[in-house]
Amino acid sequence: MQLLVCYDIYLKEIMGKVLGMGNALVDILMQLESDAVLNELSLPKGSMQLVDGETANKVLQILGNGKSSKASGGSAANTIHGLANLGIETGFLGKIGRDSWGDFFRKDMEFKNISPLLLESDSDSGRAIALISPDSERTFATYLGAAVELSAADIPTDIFQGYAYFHVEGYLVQNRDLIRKALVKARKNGLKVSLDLASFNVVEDNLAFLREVVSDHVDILFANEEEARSFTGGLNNHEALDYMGKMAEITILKKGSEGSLIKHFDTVVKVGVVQAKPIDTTGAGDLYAAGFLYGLIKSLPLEKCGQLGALLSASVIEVIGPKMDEERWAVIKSEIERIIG
Ligand SMILES: OC[C@H]1O[C@H](O)[C@H](O)[C@@H]1O
Repeated sequence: MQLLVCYDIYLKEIMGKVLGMGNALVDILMQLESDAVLNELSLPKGSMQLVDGETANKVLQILGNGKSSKASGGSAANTIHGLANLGIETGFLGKIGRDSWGDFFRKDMEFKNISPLLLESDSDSGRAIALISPDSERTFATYLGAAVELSAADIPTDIFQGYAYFHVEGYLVQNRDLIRKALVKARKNGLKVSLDLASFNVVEDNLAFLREVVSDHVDILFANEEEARSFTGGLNNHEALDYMGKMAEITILKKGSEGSLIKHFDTVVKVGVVQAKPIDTTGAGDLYAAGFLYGLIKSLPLEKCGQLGALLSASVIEVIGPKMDEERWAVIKSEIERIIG
């Protein structure tokens, strides 16, 4: 009973607007006919590899004029975009170049009424080349460009005012000072901090730092199975959840086709999946986070939060890229009403 009362207070406390911070990227999405090219390019399937501008161009050259499309991307930006589509007031902090890629990213954020705090640089805007395997798994070759220049000094002092949540992507680890300072400031301003671990290889390469950040500054932690395994030193399922649950108030372990596990203090909730016909997993985790945070903002029980995460995630993997059209969002919204009841 006491736990329920505490949880109720907790939920009321965290209602409101969401600010995101992440790499401002434009995705170039290419559908592969086979995985062979991933070996040729030395890109481990499912990972995110950072590349320089020259290599990014080489990758595009090697892929030739295959079927490609463009969408604004960036993990945290995708989550914020999802929340904005559901009517949540949002903001986003990132850095773009003064070029057509940057314009494309800015317009997409502004179109959704996201208050883009987009700083500009003379460098090229960042791009993520998403290579989509025939089984729908995506692999990234990411050129960060201007995005990598976002620094701790760029965080405006009053940026957190009026926001209740701060959502950050693990891909930002290239700038540890930025992450630490932003999370400390966000919490000082009373925001709840959520972090998505981003990619298993990012976790492996930055393990000590990410463990420190999660245990010191994160309230809500999102991880898929591979990321959780890297983060916990090889643990799976409930063991991994317990390990991560000691560090954050709410921990979400996404288990792909097996659904997700959510831990809040001593309570563990299991959530199933929503059936989908996947063609591209780009943005699946980002949209799960959007659905889950939406549920928290609406004071829904954790099970429903997870169901909303699963709903958005299932829908985005049926399209190429991390963005969905109005028609799809209309279906999602009516399904949300049904789930909320
Ligand atoms: O999580 C998916 C996103 O991460 C990468 O950063 C891409 O931009 C993509 O949109």
